[in-house]
Amino acid sequence: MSTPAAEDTTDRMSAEAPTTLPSAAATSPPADAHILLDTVSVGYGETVIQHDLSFGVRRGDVFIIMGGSGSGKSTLMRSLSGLLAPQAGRILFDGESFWDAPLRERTRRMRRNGVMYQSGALWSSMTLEENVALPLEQYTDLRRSQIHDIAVYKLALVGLAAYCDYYPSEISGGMRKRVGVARAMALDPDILFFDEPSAGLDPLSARLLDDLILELRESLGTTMVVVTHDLASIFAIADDSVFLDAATQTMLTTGNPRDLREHCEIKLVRDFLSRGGE
Ligand SMILES: Nc1ncnc2c1ncn2[C@@H]1O[C@H](COP(=O)(O)OP(=O)(O)OP(=O)(O)O)[C@@H](O)[C@H]1O
Repeated sequence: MSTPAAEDTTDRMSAEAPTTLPSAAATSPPADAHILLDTVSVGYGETVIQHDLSFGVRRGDVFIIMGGSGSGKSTLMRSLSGLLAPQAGRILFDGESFWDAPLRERTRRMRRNGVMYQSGALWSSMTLEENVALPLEQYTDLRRSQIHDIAVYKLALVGLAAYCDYYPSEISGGMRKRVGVARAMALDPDILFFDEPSAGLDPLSARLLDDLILELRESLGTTMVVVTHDLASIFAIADDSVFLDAATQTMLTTGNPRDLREHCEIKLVRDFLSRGGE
């Protein structure tokens, strides 16, 4: 991945930005948003990757961050999950501005965020149960027996109760992703972030992971924020979404992807959602 120089970014923005930005500006975020972005810019150092992001994520929704390659989806997810400070604007959780809060408050809040990374990011020398137990050992004072019970329960939630003593190398890629989900849920997060959950999976395993995301949302009511460009996933799981554009470096629209595919006034968004004749 290459990093555009700051001065190039400014030129490109002024050269390519449309005179009016379509529906994004007109859409007002829900007042009861679980996560609310208020004119947020994200990027690295002086380099702006996305600017003027204003939208809300409703509690309990599966919310998709979509857009072309390099548009800044993962960068935005890093800022939402508390790993990368935004360059401008505010990110509010339940009405409280995360990045304006003292460090101790931010740390507390971050424990309420579960993150499932692309690879699953499991420790190969630990069993599945030990992998899921790790955040509990690090962040809680629970007794060993309690940690064991919770880890087994989380593995059961993702359909892997029978595999507690297996090592990551002994299970399939799809199962490893499920363990990644179980570990992300270890501390009972109220928001789960998924970075390209279906990357590297065959279509059947990808659909099983989609089903798992929906089951967990149903049973636990967890808000899910998912970075993906897998169209089948997007249509299967999304309640709502934001579309990031690499050329203008800002959001073009928000909404339910099925509605956007049929009714969005922006051709780029309709085309993105109609790839492959889906
Ligand atoms: N750590 C970093 N430091 C500097 N620039 C970065 C860093 N990570 C990503 N970038 C740049 O930020 C831009 C957006 O990258 P990002 O990975 O957020 O996009 P993306 O939409 O998730 O892409 P993809 O769909 O290809 O994964 C790219 O130009 C990339 O080179």
